[in-house]
Amino acid sequence: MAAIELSGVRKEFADVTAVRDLDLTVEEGEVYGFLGPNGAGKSTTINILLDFVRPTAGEARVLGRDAHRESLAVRQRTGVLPEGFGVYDRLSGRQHVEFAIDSKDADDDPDELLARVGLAADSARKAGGYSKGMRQRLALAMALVGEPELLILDEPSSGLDPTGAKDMREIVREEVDRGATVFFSSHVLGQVEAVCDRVGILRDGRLVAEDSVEGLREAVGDDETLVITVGEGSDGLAAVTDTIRDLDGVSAVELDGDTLTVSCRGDAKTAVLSTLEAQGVPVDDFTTREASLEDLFLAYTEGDAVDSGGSSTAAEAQPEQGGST
Ligand SMILES: Nc1ncnc2c1ncn2[C@@H]1O[C@H](COP(=O)(O)OP(=O)(O)OP(=O)(O)O)[C@@H](O)[C@H]1O
Repeated sequence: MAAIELSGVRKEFADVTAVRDLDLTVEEGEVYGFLGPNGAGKSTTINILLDFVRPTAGEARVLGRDAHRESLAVRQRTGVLPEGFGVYDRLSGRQHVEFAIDSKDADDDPDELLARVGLAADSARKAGGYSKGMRQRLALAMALVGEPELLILDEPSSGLDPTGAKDMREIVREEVDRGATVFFSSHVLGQVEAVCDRVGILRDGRLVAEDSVEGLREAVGDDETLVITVGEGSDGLAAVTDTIRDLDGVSAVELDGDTLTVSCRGDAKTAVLSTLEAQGVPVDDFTTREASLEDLFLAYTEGDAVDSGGSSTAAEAQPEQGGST
């Protein structure tokens, strides 16, 4: 049984299509990183899983149950860290966790959970006085209540300092070792890279790439990134960009003002520069660096991503007209 199964899920709001015909499967025991820039549709997808939002079309199943018709059963077995978790100012951290334990009819020890997230010393304080990172830790403690089969964490690292983010990753690992599945959304690749088995990249409501972190790394391959600053009078740069994209060894090209960022094999760099020259585009400056996963992520989420030609199962990356902003 898959922990999460979305088939053909689409969500249209009045003025925007937030999720477009999304097919996605997360296996039991997996840590799945759900990545995408702001507005990609991550929270909407999570809200569909939890039946806070009804899809316009398609089917969502969570832990083998229909996300809408059997939502109570789903929520009972799922721990959720919602984006922008709001605390009850006058309740202590401990009272928050006790509340979560009561709601789930669980028998966890609140102090143990608070200690796990590093809030033991602050458990009696009113949560209204908690810092952003402490609130996030508290939300995680509440999500862990009842040993859920599935943990859905929406931007769990937001507001956490590096130690907090590391603690959170350790807890995710412990939960997976216990047998849980973790669905982890973020707009920062670095936060999921260390902990996820598989990553799906969402852009404009569509999955544009899905692979293991290892597979994505292989897809990056030995590519290098060439950052070129072009000079004044570079009209027709968009057309030249297309020519460069078609060159052998070039995997992605992004144009931003007078800066052209090209991901390519090391031996394709000369061809890129000479193509610019041949087309009358003056090169003011250029630098090269080895490509990172971050570059790949940016190419998929910001630039004109193309299939990198590696082992990544990159899907079609062309956004529809009139997509979300
Ligand atoms: N209730 C709503 N009414 C109208 N539009 C909405 C609603 N909820 C989400 N949207 C729109 O749907 C799109 C996807 O939003 P969503 O919050 O799912 O993205 P996200 O990937 O979670 O972004 P972020 O990283 O910023 O949280 C956006 O264009 C957003 O404005």
